[in-house]
Amino acid sequence: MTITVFIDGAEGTTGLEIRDRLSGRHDIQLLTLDEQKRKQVAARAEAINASDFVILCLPDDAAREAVTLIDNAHTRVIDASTAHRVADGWTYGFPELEPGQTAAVAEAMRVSNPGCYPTGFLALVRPLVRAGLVPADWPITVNAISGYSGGGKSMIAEYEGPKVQGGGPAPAARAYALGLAHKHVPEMQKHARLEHPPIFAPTVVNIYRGMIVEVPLPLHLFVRRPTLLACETALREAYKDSPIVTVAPGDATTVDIGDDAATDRLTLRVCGNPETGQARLIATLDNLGKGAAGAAVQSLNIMAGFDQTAGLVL
Ligand SMILES: NC(=O)C1=CN([C@@H]2O[C@H](COP(=O)(O)OP(=O)(O)OC[C@H]3O[C@@H](n4cnc5c(N)ncnc54)[C@H](OP(=O)(O)O)[C@@H]3O)[C@@H](O)[C@H]2O)C=CC1
Ligand SMILES: CC(=O)N[C@@H](CCC(=O)OP(=O)(O)O)C(=O)O
Repeated sequence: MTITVFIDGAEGTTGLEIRDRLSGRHDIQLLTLDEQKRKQVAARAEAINASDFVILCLPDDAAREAVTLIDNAHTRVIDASTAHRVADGWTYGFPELEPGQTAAVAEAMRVSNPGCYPTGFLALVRPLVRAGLVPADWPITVNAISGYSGGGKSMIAEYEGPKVQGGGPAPAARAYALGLAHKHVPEMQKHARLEHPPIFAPTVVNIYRGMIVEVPLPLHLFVRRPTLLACETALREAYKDSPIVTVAPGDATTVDIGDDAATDRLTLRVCGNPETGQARLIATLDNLGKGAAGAAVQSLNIMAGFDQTAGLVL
């Protein structure tokens, strides 16, 4: 079977990564628009409605607009933007997150790709909340580091352009979202099923791609006093069938932001001190891999009935 796929926003950072993963596949026919037409509403509408699948790699407002252009009952959507991640009528495109989620994605007409930071956060936290090891009302903190391609073309230009904000070199690391209202917080809270929004402290660093997402937890203060081993066992059980999400031993001495860069893998670790019961849950991934393009291609594969890892870099 061959499916037709249109990437709306194909010349952007995420769009190009998806095209790389799909080009050369015999089961996929890619519809493309030339440079003059790629932002014209009429041309995009025609391509969207001629496709079995459209993958939206657009700013949020343009993604919302693209959905309104669909005037048929067959075009299925995967939206890489933030626009629909907590919206009714959309399926969260994180097949490993809940039992039955792969089947839900397979059936869905509208799938919202998870955000890059939430992918690491939710993979670490959701199975532990579901198992009752982490209380749903705990005030959780998430610290994270991302490569600058996470900010798309404009941030890439800022970091790679000749001058950065008036002339200095790009900063090695820049803490941001200091007002604690980052756009990813609602999906973290909703899909982890937490009672309170997590405190999210992201930092962008001067490398192109890769992420470390970390959740520190005082397990010794929780009612059930779970051990590090109990948390690691719960994560291993949750992802035991996944070819993409793996749980690595927690006795690493260091974790590198490049560990899973340029791949579609997601690696989880439960590190910490078993004597004190203090844990550092750590995820590594590529913001453009499992954090964006890899996740979109995985959902496309599942929706189309293909092997979920087709075209992925693992
Ligand atoms: N970068 C990342 O790591 C991740 C990004 N995302 C999400 O994916 C989406 C795309 O992000 P990213 O690829 O980084 O962004 P980019 O800015 O790199 O790319 C966006 C693309 O959309 C095009 N575009 C903008 N408006 C329109 C429009 N009205 N019609 C058609 N095309 C349009 C832009 O055109 P032009 O080239 O002319 O600017 C550009 O090519 C965003 O919603 C982002 O939040 C999700 C996860 C990770
Ligand atoms: C470094 C950087 O700026 N990252 C982006 C998030 C990138 C991303 O994946 O966000 P979406 O999936 O929601 O597009 C940010 O913090 O806004």
